[in-house]
Amino acid sequence: MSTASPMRRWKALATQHLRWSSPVAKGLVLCIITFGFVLPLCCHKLLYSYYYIKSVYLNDMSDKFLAESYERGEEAFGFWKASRSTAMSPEFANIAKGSELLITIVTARRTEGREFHYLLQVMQRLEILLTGCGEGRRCAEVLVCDVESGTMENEDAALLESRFRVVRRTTEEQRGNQAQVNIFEKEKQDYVYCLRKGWELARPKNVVVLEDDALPSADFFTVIRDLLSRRFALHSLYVKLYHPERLQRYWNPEPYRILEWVGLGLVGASALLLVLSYRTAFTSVSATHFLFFTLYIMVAVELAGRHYLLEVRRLSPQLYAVSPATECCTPAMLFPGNSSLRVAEYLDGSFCVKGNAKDMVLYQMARTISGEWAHSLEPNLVSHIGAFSSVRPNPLRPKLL
Ligand SMILES: CC(=O)N[C@H]1[C@@H](OP(=O)(O)OP(=O)(O)OC[C@H]2O[C@@H](n3ccc(=O)[nH]c3=O)[C@H](O)[C@@H]2O)O[C@H](CO)[C@H](O)[C@@H]1O
Repeated sequence: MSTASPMRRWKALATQHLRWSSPVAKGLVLCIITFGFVLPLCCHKLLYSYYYIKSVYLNDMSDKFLAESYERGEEAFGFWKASRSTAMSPEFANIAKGSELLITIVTARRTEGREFHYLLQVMQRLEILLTGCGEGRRCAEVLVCDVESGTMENEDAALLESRFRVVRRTTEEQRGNQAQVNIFEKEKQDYVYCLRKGWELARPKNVVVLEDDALPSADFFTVIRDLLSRRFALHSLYVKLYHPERLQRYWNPEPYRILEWVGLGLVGASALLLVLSYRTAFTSVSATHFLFFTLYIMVAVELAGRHYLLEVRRLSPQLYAVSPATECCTPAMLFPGNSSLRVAEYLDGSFCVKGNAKDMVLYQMARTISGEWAHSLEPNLVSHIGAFSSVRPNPLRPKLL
């Protein structure tokens, strides 16, 4: 029988495990090098990584973002002003009925951030993309829905009238909409108005509604076409085309994300072990090794930033992932079939307030109404360029995070 004290036995065990050649020590060194040196070095400038050094980079990055947006806004303003004097053809002003896709852009006049001309930036991008579907046909019909009903004109929307169809409430409709409501209820009513107006004018097969600060990506129409060809789309109330990047982490738990996370860990660990056993003298693969490498990969991708991993999916429209809808935000929404009408009806039956704006109401709807399903697309199909909100108070100096 051993006479050594428990303390001594524990020390002996610890020394044995922490010998440089032992697997525990090797694992520890690998973790220190990866998480303490390699990842911080590679990721400290990545905005959506845990290693991002906010105190050093955030102010400069935010200012750069604002400066670039301002420049794009100026350019778009010049472009649309010139288009008026050169009498650009009003090609998109006539909306064909029964088309495959209608894009409705909801816009209100901004008091703050007006000089960024968000709407004009979005329309300039659309102008380029709309003609990229080949054979001289346009990719979609377009409707600009100007919900401004104050005494001030929405000048940016007015600038687009020579090229696109711009709708506004008639004086009669405005009179019927004069009841004093909070801004979130007004925003919802405006959205409902635009959904219905789009349907009335175009009777489209599908609808995309963009908020006026949602800048479409280059593959916008290709991905939409691919999405609409997938079977799930037929049964969807809506597909969200944008979710804020800061909420894309695995640690913003959504059940499907946890599955993706574990799956990635398992695949990554298998690949790593395969390479290790092929390239080195690493021969005895045990369950502990497998568990260690699975966790290692999971922690590494989370710390580096899931957002950057999602970007790889842009390689092909088929790689874009669809999952159950997430809660926040509605800058870009696809309403397949005639679901835009159902959504308008559902929204009409609800009342929005601060903390329960139209995005939350929509999310709750899809969860509670039986037979309705809602989805989200990843990665995002638009970038949110609106540093200034038209429904919430704005900070003096907007930041990216
Ligand atoms: C990026 C992001 O997180 N955006 C969300 C945030 O918007 P934001 O706070 O970023 O506001 P925003 O200025 O982008 O406005 C959202 C939309 O509402 C429109 N508008 C504005 C004022 C008005 O009286 N009527 C009107 O229809 C405006 O033209 C735009 O299309 O919160 C909203 C809900 O409150 C939506 O969920 C937005 O998707």
